Amino acid sequence: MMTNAQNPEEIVKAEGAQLDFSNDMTYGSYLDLDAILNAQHPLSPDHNEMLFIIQHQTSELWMKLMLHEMRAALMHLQQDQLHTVFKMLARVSRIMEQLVHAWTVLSTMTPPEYSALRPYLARSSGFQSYQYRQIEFLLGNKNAAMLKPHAHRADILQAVQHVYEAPSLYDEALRFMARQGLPVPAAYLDRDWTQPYQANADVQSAWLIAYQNPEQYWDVYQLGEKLTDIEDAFRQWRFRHLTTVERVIGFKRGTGGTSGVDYLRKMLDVVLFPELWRLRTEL
Ligand code: HEM
Ligand SMILES: N[C@@H](CC(=O)c1ccccc1NC=O)C(=O)O
Repeated sequence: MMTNAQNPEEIVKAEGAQLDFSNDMTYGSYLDLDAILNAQHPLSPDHNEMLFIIQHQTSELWMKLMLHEMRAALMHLQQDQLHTVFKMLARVSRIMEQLVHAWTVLSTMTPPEYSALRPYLARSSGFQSYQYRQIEFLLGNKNAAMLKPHAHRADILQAVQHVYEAPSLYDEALRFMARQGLPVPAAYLDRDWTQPYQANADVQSAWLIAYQNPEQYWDVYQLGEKLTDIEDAFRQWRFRHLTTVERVIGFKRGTGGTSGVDYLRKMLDVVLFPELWRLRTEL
């Protein structure tokens, strides 16, 4: 015979679960689910558009958290609080890994399925993701042309421009290394931060000292590895994007106006932290 404790209704009652929320904050109100769950507005009659929208919205939410962590990491790095920086950068890598795995959901969409909804996307494209662009700029991949798609939105332009003009995480890492006594060239400690990062042999030598003497330069060494984790995960994201795009649209031009797959393949060649990769040959 079934005892009361095994009856689902009785279990909930016996647990003392709160059931009347007429005067309390709820799960839904705290998380603002009304806003989030009513923000999907498919434009086509196509079944698969919901997948496309939610895939992008969830990516943008993870990017929001990534930016939150990266901005805080940058601030703590400026203040030499490396333990906090390490925790935050580890979280950034995990989020990127999450986004790498997320491609498997979207790749269930076949070319004819995507072709049915693609005309409804008009000229919109991930190229215009202002959170993605801020992540790229925070990682040091600066490019003035990427500001232009936001010219019609002063608030967004200002946010993207702010990150464009500020030192990147890597720039701050080099400044931290100099404060730790490593010989980083002066030109890398104060420069026009809007300029894309140029690899430098002396910067590589400074990293090499830390990697050859990890006990003495533990924080620099650890920081180098955390940054490498991020670039490693980011490369995988770019690669999965490229492969998904190729299997879904082949070599069609992008809705954003680029060549599509050829453009994304060029982006695979971007190296964010060049010295961290090159120094490995010396070890
Ligand atoms: C079927 C799915 C997808 C297709 C066919 C696709 C296609 C493309 C293409 C062709 C571009 C180049 C820009 C253009 O001319 O449009 C692009 C850029 C971009 N896409 Fe996607 N994409 C897809 C899914 C996604 C998803 C899920 C995300 C996640 C947020 C995303 C984020 C981006 C970003 C951030 C860029 C700019 C990359 C850069 O400038 O380096 N895409 N995409
Ligand atoms: N660039 C894509 C369109 C696209 O993917 C897209 C369009 C609107 C909102 C998000 C998108 N995703 C990423 O680029 C294409 O050429 O099909």
